[in-house]
Amino acid sequence: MSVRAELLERFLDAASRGDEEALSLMLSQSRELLDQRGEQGWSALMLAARNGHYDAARVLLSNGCDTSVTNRSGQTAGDVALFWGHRHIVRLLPSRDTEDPDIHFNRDDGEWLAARRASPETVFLLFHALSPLVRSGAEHEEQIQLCKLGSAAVQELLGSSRTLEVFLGVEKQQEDDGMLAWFALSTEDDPTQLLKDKDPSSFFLQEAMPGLLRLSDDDAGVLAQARSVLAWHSRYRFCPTCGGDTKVEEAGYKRTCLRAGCRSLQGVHNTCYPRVDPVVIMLVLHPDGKQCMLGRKKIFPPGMFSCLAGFVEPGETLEAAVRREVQEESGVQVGPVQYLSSQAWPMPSCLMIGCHCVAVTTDIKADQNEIEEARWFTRQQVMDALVKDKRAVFIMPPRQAIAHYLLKHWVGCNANL
Ligand SMILES: NC(=O)c1ccc[n+]([C@@H]2O[C@H](COP(=O)([O-])OP(=O)(O)OC[C@H]3O[C@@H](n4cnc5c(N)ncnc54)[C@H](O)[C@@H]3O)[C@@H](O)[C@H]2O)c1
Ligand SMILES: [Mg+2]
Ligand SMILES: [Mg+2]
Ligand SMILES: [Mg+2]
Ligand SMILES: [Zn+2]
Repeated sequence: MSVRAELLERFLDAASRGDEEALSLMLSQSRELLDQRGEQGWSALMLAARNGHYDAARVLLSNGCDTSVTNRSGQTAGDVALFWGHRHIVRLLPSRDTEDPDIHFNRDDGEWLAARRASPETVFLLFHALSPLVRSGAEHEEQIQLCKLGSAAVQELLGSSRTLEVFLGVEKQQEDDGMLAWFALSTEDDPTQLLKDKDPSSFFLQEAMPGLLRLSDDDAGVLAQARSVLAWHSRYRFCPTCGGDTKVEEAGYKRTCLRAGCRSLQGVHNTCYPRVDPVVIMLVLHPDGKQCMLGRKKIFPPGMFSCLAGFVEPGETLEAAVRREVQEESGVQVGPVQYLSSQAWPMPSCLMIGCHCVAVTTDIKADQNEIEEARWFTRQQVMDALVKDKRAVFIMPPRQAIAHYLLKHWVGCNANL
């Protein structure tokens, strides 16, 4: 190994261990080490972020280290810290997921919305019966992408009484100070004619799952928002309080009852707004700390096991919901519960609240209605499934599901991978 390569390895090792004194000393001798990446494609800042070393990350940052450098998976140090749950480090670093969008808009401002609607830059996503218009991805056949249409392409749909419009937000443009607005349009018109006119290679993605897993993460995020709001509109056409007709307001985020005197018009009522259903999803850890419990629903693809999950019920805390659902579905009693992360799941509009929890009993008695089978799995078995090793005894939930993250986080916490 060359002297330079050896020096870099020592530098990266100091970052992994959180040895800020060694880092400072080495940087004072050769500053060019700062943003260099090792054989695995990781920089010192990423390694400090991965292992939660706050002081080491600060030393690197105070030396002016570049926070935008990415590893081979396209992750910055901020993304790495966020993934591994090191929030104190996330706060030190700019990360795509934690940046507050500094754009403010008003859904009540009709003039502003009309101007965005008319702008040639604005992006329109088209839906029919909750299915988004997509086309095959440019890179892989497996991949699909949302069709992003311009205002000219959707002109005749815009004013139609058969179209429902939901404003999705604005995206700040890098080059100028401009803002790119996004809308979802849901049409009742016959899609065959529409498709022929717009883009013959496009199609409406019929089944939500597993079709949605073929989208990029960015497309999936936009779709989660659009699909949840449209699903609410399709189910709540009439006022849930009195059954009267409603009108759509606030750029698609409110349905107001048209019947004078309706109780839903007094005070704030959740019947007027899109609903979000909180669902707890938990990885149950064995009291020995070396195993975790996973279950199988009948509808899962063969071989797949996942975390237990369940809707939060009225009057419950998240901890109580975790304990009740685990008890109902597996007969296991749970003690401590720790929240980790959340995810919007647009089937149709769940907010998945991801937790780790520790069991205080270990005998499993699966509730046969909901869960076909529940079992304890060792960390090695989870690792085998994660890397799709031939020894794997089960199949992981897909990468996009929070259950996958909860499992990956557990493996990482213990093994320091
Ligand atoms: N992203 C992920 O990793 C992931 C993993 C598992 C489940 N999920 C989602 O979480 C949801 C809930 O999980 P579950 O099915 O195990 O819940 P669950 O264990 O509470 O059982 C579902 C049943 O509860 C009843 N129920 C009670 N409150 C409800 C409500 N507000 N809405 C609908 N049904 C209600 C229904 O009869 C339903 O069939 C699933 O529908 C699924 O979409 C996501
Ligand atoms: Mg359940
Ligand atoms: Mg339930
Ligand atoms: Mg349940
Ligand atoms: Zn009403």
